[in-house]
Amino acid sequence: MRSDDTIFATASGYGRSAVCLIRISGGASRTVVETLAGSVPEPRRAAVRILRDPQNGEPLDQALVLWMPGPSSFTGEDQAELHIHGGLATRAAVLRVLATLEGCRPAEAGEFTRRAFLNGRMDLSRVEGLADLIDAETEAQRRQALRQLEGRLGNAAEGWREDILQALALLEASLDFSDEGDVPEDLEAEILRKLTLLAEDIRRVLANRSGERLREGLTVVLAGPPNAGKSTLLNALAQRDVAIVSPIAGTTRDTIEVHCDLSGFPVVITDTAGLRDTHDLIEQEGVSRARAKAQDADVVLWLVPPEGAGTEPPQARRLLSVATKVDLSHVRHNCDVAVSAATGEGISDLIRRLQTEAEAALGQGDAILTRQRHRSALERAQASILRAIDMMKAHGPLELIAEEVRLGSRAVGEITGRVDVEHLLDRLFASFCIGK
Ligand SMILES: Nc1nc2c(ncn2[C@@H]2O[C@H](COP(=O)(O)OP(=O)(O)OP(=O)(O)O)[C@@H](O)[C@H]2O)c(=O)[nH]1
Ligand SMILES: [K+]
Ligand SMILES: [Mg+2]
Repeated sequence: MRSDDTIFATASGYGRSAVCLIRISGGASRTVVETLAGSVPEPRRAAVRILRDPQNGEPLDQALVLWMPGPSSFTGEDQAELHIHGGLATRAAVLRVLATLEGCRPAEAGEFTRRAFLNGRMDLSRVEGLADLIDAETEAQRRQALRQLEGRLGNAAEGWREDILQALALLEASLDFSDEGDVPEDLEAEILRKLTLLAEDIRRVLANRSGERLREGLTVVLAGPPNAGKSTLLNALAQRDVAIVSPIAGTTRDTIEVHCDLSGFPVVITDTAGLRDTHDLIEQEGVSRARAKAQDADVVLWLVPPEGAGTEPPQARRLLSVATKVDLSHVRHNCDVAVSAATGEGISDLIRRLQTEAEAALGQGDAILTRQRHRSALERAQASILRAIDMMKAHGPLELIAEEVRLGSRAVGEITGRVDVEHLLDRLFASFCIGK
């Protein structure tokens, strides 16, 4: 892979469609447009052109052509877009001809965005925001990703770095004073004040874990004795026939996961094997998987049928008890919610409960940190700043304090990719689709 190649890819997904968008980026973009379309439109003005195969002059398609010279393009390079008809043969023909052109090759996954990053058009936090925006499946995820793309995290990280550098400048001034004798007390107090405010700000941001959880979704596990109605309830919540339902106890063995959108919140609901002692080896495995899933879940729905659970609920962080089959009996066993999947009674009440849980755990998309990567960088920055504060209070050596503060600034710089992050890049961009 060469970074000075001109790359191209469809950016509008696979399969036939009305229009297919082909993106082109790199030094040969202008020549490519000239070769295929005969002439280059005005910058950033869409123009209709016949695209031709330069080998034989045969028309390939009628297209809308855009010419976007660098450096103010998405990638920072010269870029062009061909909006062609989305038929499979048309697309194949244009892509085939593009590949024959000098210096042109198909793009790799994430290569357009990688170039945008390398050319300073986007910092790493915005790149991640863009990846999340493409993956967003619910309203809250979309909101969070867009905020990150717009620079919410990037600006915060730049602000922290700015504060750290100011403290560092004051520390260096103190070092000069200390050569001459004593460091003025008010200078020391000012450094300490700055670092303390910063540490408090970072502590507050780290305390909010909803951003990371919103990307994954709230995990909800359906647990209960066999025949409690777990699979039936899963189908009702998913509004699809995903799990096998039968009057035979022990029907479900494998865990079954369904991704749902509950009023804009992503929720992953898992159906599990009924909990009971059994001699069936496969069912035993199902039961132990059910317990493990319940332990990891944000919320366990503990389903209690009219005849009672007959066993203790599994270990769980949060447990909501749900009386099932209330169309058959009025016994509710003091449960939090009562439902009948058969008549639909109580289902909307249960959904409301889950929404409340999701909102509490995932927030509204306003968290600043959205990935473990951000958290671990910021935690390292925090640790350095706290060590620096402790040393200041103990009147420790200024050189060591300055070194800690420098480490803190490096750690914060990782969030936006200001410092060496080469090892992160391959993994991050590989998660993008081709054409992004
Ligand atoms: N009347 C009535 N029957 C229900 C209701 N929910 C489930 N059932 C019936 O109860 C039986 C067991 O339902 P399942 O959903 O398979 O129960 P399960 O908890 O998944 O069972 P296992 O997978 O075997 O652990 C089936 O015959 C369902 O039709 C309900 O709300 N009302
Ligand atoms: K069953
Ligand atoms: Mg089942």
